[in-house]
Amino acid sequence: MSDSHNKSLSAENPGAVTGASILLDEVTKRYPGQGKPAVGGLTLEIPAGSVVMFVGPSGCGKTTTLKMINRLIEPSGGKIVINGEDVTTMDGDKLRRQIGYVIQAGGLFPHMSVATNIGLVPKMLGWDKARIAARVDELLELVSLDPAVYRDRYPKELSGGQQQRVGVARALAADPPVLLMDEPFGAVDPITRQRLQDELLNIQSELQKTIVCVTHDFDEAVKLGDWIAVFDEGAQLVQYDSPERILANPANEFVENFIGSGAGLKQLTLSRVNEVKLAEAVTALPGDLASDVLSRLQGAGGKHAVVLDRRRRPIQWLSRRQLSRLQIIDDTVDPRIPVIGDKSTLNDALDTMLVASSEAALVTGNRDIFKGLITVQTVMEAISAAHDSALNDGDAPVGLNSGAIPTTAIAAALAADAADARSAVEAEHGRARA
Ligand SMILES: Nc1ncnc2c1ncn2[C@@H]1O[C@H](COP(=O)(O)OP(=O)(O)OP(=O)(O)O)[C@@H](O)[C@H]1O
Repeated sequence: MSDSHNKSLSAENPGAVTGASILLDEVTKRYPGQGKPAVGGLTLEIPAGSVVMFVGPSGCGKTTTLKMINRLIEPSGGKIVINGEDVTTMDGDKLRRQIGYVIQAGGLFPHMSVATNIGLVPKMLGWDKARIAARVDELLELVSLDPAVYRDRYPKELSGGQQQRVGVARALAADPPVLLMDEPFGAVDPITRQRLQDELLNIQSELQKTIVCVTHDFDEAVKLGDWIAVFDEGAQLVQYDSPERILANPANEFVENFIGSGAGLKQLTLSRVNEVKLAEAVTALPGDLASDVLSRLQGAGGKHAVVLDRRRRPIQWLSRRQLSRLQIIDDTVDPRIPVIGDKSTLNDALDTMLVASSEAALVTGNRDIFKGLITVQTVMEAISAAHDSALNDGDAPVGLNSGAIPTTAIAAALAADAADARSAVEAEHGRARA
């Protein structure tokens, strides 16, 4: 092992919590006795600090590819380069201590307490007890578990979601620059799953690790991924691009089928209410004369008036007909009015409208203050706008299954400059958005 193998993968900036770039350089895996390779000549660039989701049909080689990154599975050919360092021949145990690994149900050791589970890698790295204990508590806080309550429990005394959180905490224990996740949220119910996904996004916005995650769930890939790699059998890369562009422009029928129905609707989970233009509404206050409000509403050509309380929070939404039957507007709070926060996704907004059988919803901002109306029409326009901008937008990392990649690209990657590597690959091979 050369000296360079002894450095931490994040050694460029010790203590900094940033991810490392990963380059799979024409990686192949042949299992003994198998005719076809499980992974055939895959070249994939995973940018530092990004979340890359692997999707594809069962048996297509997602897990094999993932496990070759930490060499739980040894590649039969090709190279794995992490932050410019070729780790293909590095001591496997040492490599794995620098790469967090999360599997379904957390993969916790049942006979060890939560604290011991989380402290495993720091202990192997020779940290002293006080430092490990402090780190365990810090990580439990990070994954929203109260250290005083959970640190001494055993895995069987935890819910599925809690076990999964501890699994994430354990993977992050030694602050690795790379986190590999294999179907991490596959074993929990949909609501816990959604919560864990949201937590992972929060953690990631704080830590900016490089996360590679295998999932069966395309919606999960859209929600979590900066980039999605869609694989077919033999880990053939069919498309590698942003969720927006895969939804807007699937490479072929295979990807289309994989996305499933309602690509437009899935796109709605990518946009938030505060990103679209809201319609103005006629507003009224308790104590106003209904006839005044009605004439203002008629003047503005509106159908409904929004009644706000003193803090400008919506409490009623009155139609012309309702107004015509009233004298004075009162301060009753109608719990059935469709209200949506401006940080919600357009998908949530559409849900709210559908549940209320309404063509619009009332949008509120901080402290529930009324901001305007979102309509079904706005949501529909947002789908087509997202579609158009996704088609015209930006660059994707390199991914291909072709033969040899240019030596200039490998040299550049080994020099830790993935950007150079990318231009070299692009220059000599053209873009690979299959
Ligand atoms: N240890 C092994 N020995 C022989 N063949 C294997 C081994 N592990 C996996 N395979 C084969 O390699 C191929 C890829 O398997 P892999 O587990 O990587 O797929 P996957 O895409 O992760 O599948 P799934 O989504 O079902 O988990 C499959 O055909 C599988 O049968």
